[in-house]
Amino acid sequence: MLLLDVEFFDRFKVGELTGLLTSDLGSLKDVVSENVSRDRGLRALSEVIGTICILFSLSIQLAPLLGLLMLSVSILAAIFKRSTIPVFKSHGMAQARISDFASETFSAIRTVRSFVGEKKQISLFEKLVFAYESSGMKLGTLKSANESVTRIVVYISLLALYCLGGSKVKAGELSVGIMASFIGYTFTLTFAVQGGINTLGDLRGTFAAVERINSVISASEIDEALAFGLDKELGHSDLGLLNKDNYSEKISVLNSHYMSALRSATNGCSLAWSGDICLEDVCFSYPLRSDVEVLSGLNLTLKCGKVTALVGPSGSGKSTIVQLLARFYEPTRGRITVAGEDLRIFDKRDWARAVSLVNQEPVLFSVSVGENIAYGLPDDNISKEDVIEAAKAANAHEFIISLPQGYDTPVGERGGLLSGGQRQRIAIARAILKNAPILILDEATSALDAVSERLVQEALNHLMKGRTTLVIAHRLSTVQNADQIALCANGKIAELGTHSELLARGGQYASLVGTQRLAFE
Ligand SMILES: Nc1ncnc2c1ncn2[C@@H]1O[C@H](COP(=O)(O)OP(=O)(O)OP(=O)(O)O)[C@@H](O)[C@H]1O
Repeated sequence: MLLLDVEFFDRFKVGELTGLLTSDLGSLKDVVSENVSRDRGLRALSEVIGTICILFSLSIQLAPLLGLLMLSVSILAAIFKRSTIPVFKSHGMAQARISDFASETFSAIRTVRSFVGEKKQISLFEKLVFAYESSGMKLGTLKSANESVTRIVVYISLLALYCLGGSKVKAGELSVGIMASFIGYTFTLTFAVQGGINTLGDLRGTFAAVERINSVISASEIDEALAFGLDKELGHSDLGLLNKDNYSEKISVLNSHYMSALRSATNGCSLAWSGDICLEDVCFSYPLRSDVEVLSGLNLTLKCGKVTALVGPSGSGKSTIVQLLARFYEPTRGRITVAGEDLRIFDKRDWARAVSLVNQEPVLFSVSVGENIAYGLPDDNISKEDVIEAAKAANAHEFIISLPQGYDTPVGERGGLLSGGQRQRIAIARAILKNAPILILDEATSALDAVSERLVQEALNHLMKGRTTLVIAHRLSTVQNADQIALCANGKIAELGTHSELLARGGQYASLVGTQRLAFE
């Protein structure tokens, strides 16, 4: 799933996905442990076959009735199969929605508290629980109705069997001993059939779970350029883990032109240390809104080792440019190049090593401070000294050693045990360790107070040295020293120049500066 397009993760709510996977994988595990480890299904099947053989060999005269019994049971099983799949599906979805809602509420607990939203969340949760209860009742009713009907059919067939058998004994066509054995084995057959039907019911639920997982995953494409990079690193033997069939099929048809030209690992990264990054006539629409063109023929050159600031009104496409540079998406037309080479000839994992992203809200993992910094190079064995050096360069060492367990202090879920400025400096230390030639700062200091902002800005200045940097900022005061400022509007770069050049031009940038009433010299 990690290899699917980024669009897939935009389309589904994360909680819904994890809820779905948890509940469906849970039901898969239950069925496997019940039916495979304890052989329940296999035992029932062998008992049914064995008993039928014995019954046939005991009395071929009673075989037609036995046939009727088997036929009616299999018809019922087929009806059960058809009727339960949608109910199993909706029951699983109802369960996934509950866990999605709970995780969303807990992660947004501060927002809930501040809006006094507890009552609303409780009542929404109740609704979901009731929906789960009612789908559970429906499923239970269907299961028990099926079981009752099956039993009725089985018992009526047995009654008919005994009447026929009794009349044959009376007529001297069948011995009492054989009839008694026949009755004993029909009971064994009844229980075995019941066990088989229960297993079938469980399997229906499992198929519904598998179908749900597949329907979610098949809604998106494998990101073949990412899969290619992972394939190279893991080797073919490990690709079974990555849905190789699907991957091979997709890899052969999609983007074959670029896939065939994929270059070796180091090229993209090393070119980025010495060459400019150019967006050439780039057009882009998000897959979920393919009719809306966010970028339409955008041209921009990020000069090697220099700072480019990207400004512009909200919704003008600044973050979209970042997503394209990081290759979370590819341009729908036009191209992005590094030192003249199209980015698509480098596989995505290699290109990811060339770009460091520092956002307004950096995401930390719920491990220790040191491990979060070492995540800058997740595939390498990082020494503690390297981590400390990066933390010092990011103005983070002092506060880290004052934490209760120093570098081993857990940061909590999403870094919740640290302040915004501390999280930001750990993210910068992580980027320093990564040592990528391209740095993208997306509103990196906008959420901080003056003291934290100064500490973070110092760390950023250190990080920016010698790297091709793109800074996105709403507060124009933070970008006035950039080597060039690009104003993005209507999916294009409308103005480009230094701060003083753009002010002198008296265009959109100058009026934005005026709106912000900044005291520039
Ligand atoms: N994942 C997405 N799917 C569909 N449309 C999107 C997606 N992300 C952004 N958009 C749309 O693309 C347009 C550009 O968004 P973008 O986030 O790039 O603007 P921005 O200039 O960074 O805005 P801001 O300054 O407010 O962050 C907007 O109209 C937005 O609604």
